[in-house]
Amino acid sequence: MPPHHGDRCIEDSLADLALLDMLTAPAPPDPAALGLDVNMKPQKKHHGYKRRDADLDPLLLAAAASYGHVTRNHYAHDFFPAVGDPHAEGAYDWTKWQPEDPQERKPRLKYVSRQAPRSQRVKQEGKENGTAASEPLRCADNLPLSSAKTTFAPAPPTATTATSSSLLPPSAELEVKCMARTRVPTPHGPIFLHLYHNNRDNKEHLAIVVDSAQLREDVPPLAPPIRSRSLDAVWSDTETDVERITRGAYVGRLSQNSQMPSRPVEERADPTSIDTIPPPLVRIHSECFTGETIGSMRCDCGEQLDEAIRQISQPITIPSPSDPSQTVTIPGRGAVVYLRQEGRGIGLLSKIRAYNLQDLGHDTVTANLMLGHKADERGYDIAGAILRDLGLDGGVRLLTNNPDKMQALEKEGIRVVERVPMVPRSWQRRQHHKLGAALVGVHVHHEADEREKGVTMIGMGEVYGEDLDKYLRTKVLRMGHMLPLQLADSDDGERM
Ligand SMILES: Nc1nc2c(ncn2[C@@H]2O[C@H](COP(=O)(O)OP(=O)(O)OP(=O)(O)O)[C@@H](O)[C@H]2O)c(=O)[nH]1
Repeated sequence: MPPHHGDRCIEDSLADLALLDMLTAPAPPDPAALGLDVNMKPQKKHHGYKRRDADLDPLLLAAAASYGHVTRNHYAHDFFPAVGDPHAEGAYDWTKWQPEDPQERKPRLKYVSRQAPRSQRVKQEGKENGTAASEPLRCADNLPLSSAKTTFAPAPPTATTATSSSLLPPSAELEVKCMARTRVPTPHGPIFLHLYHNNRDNKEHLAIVVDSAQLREDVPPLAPPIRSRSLDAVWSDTETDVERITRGAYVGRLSQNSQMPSRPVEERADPTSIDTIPPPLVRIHSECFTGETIGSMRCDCGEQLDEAIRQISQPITIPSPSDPSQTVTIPGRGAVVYLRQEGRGIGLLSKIRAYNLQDLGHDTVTANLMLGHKADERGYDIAGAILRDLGLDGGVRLLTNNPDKMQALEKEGIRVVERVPMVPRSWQRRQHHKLGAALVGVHVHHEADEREKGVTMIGMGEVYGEDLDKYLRTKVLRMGHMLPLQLADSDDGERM
C-alpha cells in the first residue's frame, strides 16, 4: 500500500479506537483529549456505558444478503402457528390467554414458521418466472388444511422413501450393514432381529429372521443358516470376541455357558441347501405405526406382520435325505424385511392427514394424491440389499399381493420363485363360514380358530370392519393387488 494511504489508514484506525474507547470505557474520556468539541454536553457520571446492541436483526441481515429484496415482513414467523389466524382449525388464540393465577406469566411460546422453507419459496418463484426448474411449493407442515377439497402441488419426496432421501447421491452404490442382531422370543417361536444401517437413508431398517435351527447345536442343520454377511464380517483387526458377541455375531444360543463368536462367511463351511427344502419364505413389510402398534383397524398391516412371522415359522416336512421313504421335519425358515417407510413412504404425518381425507370419502390413493404425494412412494432397493446380505437372493417365496414388490425385487436381482398370497384373516374366516354353511354339519377346520389371544403383535386375532374393507378394496381395485375381493356383506365379492 502506498505510504500516504498507510498514513490515512493509521489515522482512521486511531480515530476508530478513540471512538471505541469513548463508547466502552468505564469513565467517559475528556472530550478535549480526543480533540472533540469541549462545549459538548457533559456525560453523566457512571461506571460505564450500558451495553447497546445493534438494532439490526441478524435474520434480516442474512436474508437481505442472500436474497436482495426480502425484508423481515416477507417472513411469516410467529410464536404460534395460528396467532395470525385464531379461527384456523385447531388454533388457540394466545392473544386471549388469561392466567388462572395473576402471578403466572404468559407461557413462552414456540417460535414457529408459518410458511414453507425459504429455499422452496425461492425455487417456486424461479419456477413461476421460468428461471428455474425445481420442486413446486408445498404447504408448510404446520398449516392446517383449509378445506377438504384443497389439492396441493406434488410434495417433494419424503425422507422415508428408501430411494429419495440420500446420505449419498442415489448413483452411489448402495451398501447395507447389519449393526446388531439378537434373539427375540415371539408367540410364533424365536426370531433373530437384525438392525441395518445403510448409505442411502438414515433409517434403521430391520430384518426379522426366522431360522430357529441355528439355536439347536445338537442337530446338524439341513439348510444353510440365514446369517448376515456384514454382521459376521471382521470389522477391525482389534475387535474382540466380546465385541462380536455383543453385536450378535455369535453362533448357537447365547447364554452364560455358550458364547461362541461366529466366523465370516468366507471361512465357514455352511451346508448347501438340499433340493427338497422349499426356498425360504420372505416378506417385505413396510412400517405402519397405526396398524402395528396401536391396533388400528383401518388397515391389516399389524395382522399381516403377525401372519407373515407365523407362516414363516411353520415347520417344514421334507423327505428324509437318508431315507426318502421317510419324512423329516425342519424348523420354518425365512425372513421379514421391515422397511421404515411409514404410510407407503409418505410418512406418519401425511398418513394421519390422509386418514382425515379418507374420512371425508376419499380412498387411500386419492388422499395421497390430494396431499401432493404419489399413491406409493416406497422403494425396495434397500430391501434387496438386505436380502443379499442375508444370502436370500438365490430364490425366495414372496409373501405378498403387491405386484410392485415382485417387480422391484426381481429388478434388484432377487429371484422370486413363487408368490404366496397374504389373505386377510377376516376374509379367510368369511370364506370358511360360507363353506361351513354349505357343508352343514361338517366341521370346517380353520387355522384362525387355533389362534388365541397373545399370538399377534397387538393381541388381536384379526382386524375387520368398514374402514378395513375400504382399504382393501382400494388396494385391489386401484393398486392392482392380486387378491380376490371378499368383502363384508358381499356374497360374491363384487359389492362395495
Ligand atoms: N398412505 C397410506 N398408507 C397406508 C394406509 N394404510 C396403510 N398404509 C401403509 O401401507 C403400507 C403397507 O405396506 P405393506 O404391509 O408392505 O403391504 P402392501 O404394499 O400393501 O402389500 P402386501 O405385500 O400385499 O401386503 C405401510 O407402510 C402402511 O403404513 C393409508 O390409508 N394411507
